[in-house]
Amino acid sequence: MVLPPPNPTGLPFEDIRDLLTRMPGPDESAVAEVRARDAELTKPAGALGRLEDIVEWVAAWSGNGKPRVDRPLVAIFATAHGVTAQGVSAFPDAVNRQMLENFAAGGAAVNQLCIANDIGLKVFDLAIEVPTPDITTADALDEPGCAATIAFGMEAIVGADLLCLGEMGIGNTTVAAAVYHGLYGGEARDWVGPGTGVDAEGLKRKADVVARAVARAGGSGLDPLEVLRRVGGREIAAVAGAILAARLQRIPVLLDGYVVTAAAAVLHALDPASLDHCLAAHRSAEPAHGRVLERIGKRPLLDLGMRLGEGSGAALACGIVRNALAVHQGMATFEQAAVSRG
Ligand SMILES: Cc1cc2ncn([C@H]3O[C@H](COP(=O)(O)O)[C@@H](O)[C@H]3O)c2cc1C
Ligand SMILES: O=C(O)c1cccnc1
Repeated sequence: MVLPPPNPTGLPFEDIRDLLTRMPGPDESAVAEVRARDAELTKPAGALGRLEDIVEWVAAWSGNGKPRVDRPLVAIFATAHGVTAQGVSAFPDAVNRQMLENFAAGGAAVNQLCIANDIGLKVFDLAIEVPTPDITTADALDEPGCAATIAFGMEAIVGADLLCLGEMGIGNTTVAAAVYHGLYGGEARDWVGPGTGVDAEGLKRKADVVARAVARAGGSGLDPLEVLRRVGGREIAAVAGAILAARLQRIPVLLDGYVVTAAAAVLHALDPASLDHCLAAHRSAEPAHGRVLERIGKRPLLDLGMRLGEGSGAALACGIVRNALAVHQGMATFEQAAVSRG
């Protein structure tokens, strides 16, 4: 997609803020078309519960009264984080490169979920060999770098009609916790969790790292893009860009777990309406995720105790979206099937 011309101030974040003022709203006529057909289908009104809401959601945000998902995509943004030097992950940085190779070879969990659900997969390497600075000592990104990474995420998602967002980046549950603490305040320990599986000591270390990173960056309650830039990371910036671009291109979005939701939380803090085209695919087992979803007003579709990331929950939920659409498109009406109305 084409980015807007440079803003008069020349400040990169102003372009992002400007885009937020120009987001398209829901297509109400497409929703009305779905509702009218739903009322004719051979079932009691409302009997398909949230499946009915999902069909309306796809119609609203794709702008199609006969909503379809033919080309769903899982987009994974991968990067590296200097904060791993603080001992915050159960796994080494080398896993980033190894997992990129595993994605390419088809060996990761998300590969199998994409095959099982007939979803395309694209993995974007955001300088995976060049970690961002340790957020306890320096900002993760400067403003041009952060804005450019958001723009990269915006450019990455052409051609899909449902976008499932994922990430890979050892240490990024710590970074996501720092974003939540930066946005929402509270105690650092409220936002951290085991991630890949750190022990009780590791969890304490994570809370301390998050507290120090946010204090260094200027404390909680800063401008959301500043929180992203100072204590976030490249994959979170790129996911934020992808969410924005999807809105502008009328592509509904499935958010994955705890880490992807940090990008959504930044946008939500800028403008709550910026996530109206997004559904939360699942609630991660990462303890704070449920609270974050409440804050951004999203009820997860699934709650399967998953805590993997890499878009796995979103890929799974894509199957539910497609099932909802198949039911809506394929069912007979009362008239067609000669079934009596109540
Ligand atoms: C083999 C492997 C595959 C993964 N796939 C996603 N993650 C997930 O775990 C990482 C975040 O957890 P932490 O903050 O504890 O490092 C991210 O890479 C995330 O995508 C993985 C982690 C590992 C080890
Ligand atoms: O829910 C997630 O996104 C998650 C949880 C643990 C590790 N990586 C990602």
